Amino acid sequence: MISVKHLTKCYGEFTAVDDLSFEIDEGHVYGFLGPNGAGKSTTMNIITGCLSATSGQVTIDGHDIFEEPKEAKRAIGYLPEIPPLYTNETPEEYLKFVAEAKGLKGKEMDRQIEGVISQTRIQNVRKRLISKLSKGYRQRVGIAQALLGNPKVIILDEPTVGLDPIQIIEIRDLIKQLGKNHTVILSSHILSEVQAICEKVLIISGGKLIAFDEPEHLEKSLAGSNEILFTTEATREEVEEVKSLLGEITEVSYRETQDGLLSVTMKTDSDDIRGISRKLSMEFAKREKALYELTSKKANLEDIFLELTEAADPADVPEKDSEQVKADLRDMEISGLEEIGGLEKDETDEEEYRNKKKQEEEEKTE
Ligand SMILES: Nc1ncnc2c1ncn2[C@@H]1O[C@H](COP(=O)(O)OP(=O)(O)OP(=O)(O)O)[C@@H](O)[C@H]1O
Repeated sequence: MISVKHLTKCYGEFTAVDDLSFEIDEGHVYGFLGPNGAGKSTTMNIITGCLSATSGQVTIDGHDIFEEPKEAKRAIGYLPEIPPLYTNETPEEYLKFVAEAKGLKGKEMDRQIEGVISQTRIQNVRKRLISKLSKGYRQRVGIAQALLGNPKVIILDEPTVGLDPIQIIEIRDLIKQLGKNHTVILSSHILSEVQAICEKVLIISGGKLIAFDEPEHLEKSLAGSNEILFTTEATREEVEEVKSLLGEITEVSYRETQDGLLSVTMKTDSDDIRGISRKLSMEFAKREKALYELTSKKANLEDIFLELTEAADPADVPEKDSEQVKADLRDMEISGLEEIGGLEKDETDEEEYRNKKKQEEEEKTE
């Protein structure tokens, strides 16, 4: 459904997306996970045709996004991180505007608008000004506009950011529902969110793809990082002796506690944490050495995420200054408008482009 090959995006000297390649099949919910600045939004903006690439290829449903943008974009519904909503309109008016921009007409347009209103459950606010809606309802309106035209792929950039816990649950449920009829790609830096909703996870860091698998498979691949932790009055030599009797321990680390005890972390490939813990406590009992605070920790997606992404040195990633953030916001709004309004965008020089847009905006307000 989506094929990304050797995609690279440079902002001046800085490479935000670095030779990224992956394939997205039809009919799953994919999580696009990465720490701040990993390149998620940049990748999504390129896939959705809102941003040019420095090199590489992206095809959507068989259409090259750079060569056949209209056909490729028809297959995608996009909710950017900042939804391009017109806050002085009602959801109904706004959806009609988007539907027309997407080329829908007459009865088919009315049918689709009613369909997305009911699917995103915004019936009760359809005639209220968007400026008066809660963030959760605005997000629903944003999803509703993405669904118009019945695209095969729905791309959602950080759809739950800024929502309260109840709104988060509601939006996650809605995304799961969408996954039944669409291929959904959801970008997030929240691990639990991806775990809760997605069937497959792409992890990106420093613009590179570092893992792509089902959450359970990723967890299994880190089985060697299951940990047994305890504090003991035994000496290191005694712990080493017990360790050699246990087998299946791949790594041991020690730390002296303030009260003269030894805090020990043992890593194991085995899933039988209980069996190992039992044997361990028996061996220390035989030696009349007390154990305190015996616990275990199974590797989870969070560990994988940390392990895989910690290699990327945050110092390599330039901080966005406030001007940059404002410029990004402007870009996102403009990209959203382009999606529905068809503005021309010369992206060969981002800085030049931004200055041009800023000047245009200033001229408009004068
Ligand atoms: N227009 C731009 N000009 C220069 N650098 C940019 C621009 N847009 C993004 N970047 C940089 O590219 C990198 C990737 O940014 P991007 O917004 O794609 O990351 P992200 O994974 O979506 O992060 P977040 O979760 O914080 O939104 C960051 O280091 C960012 O500062």
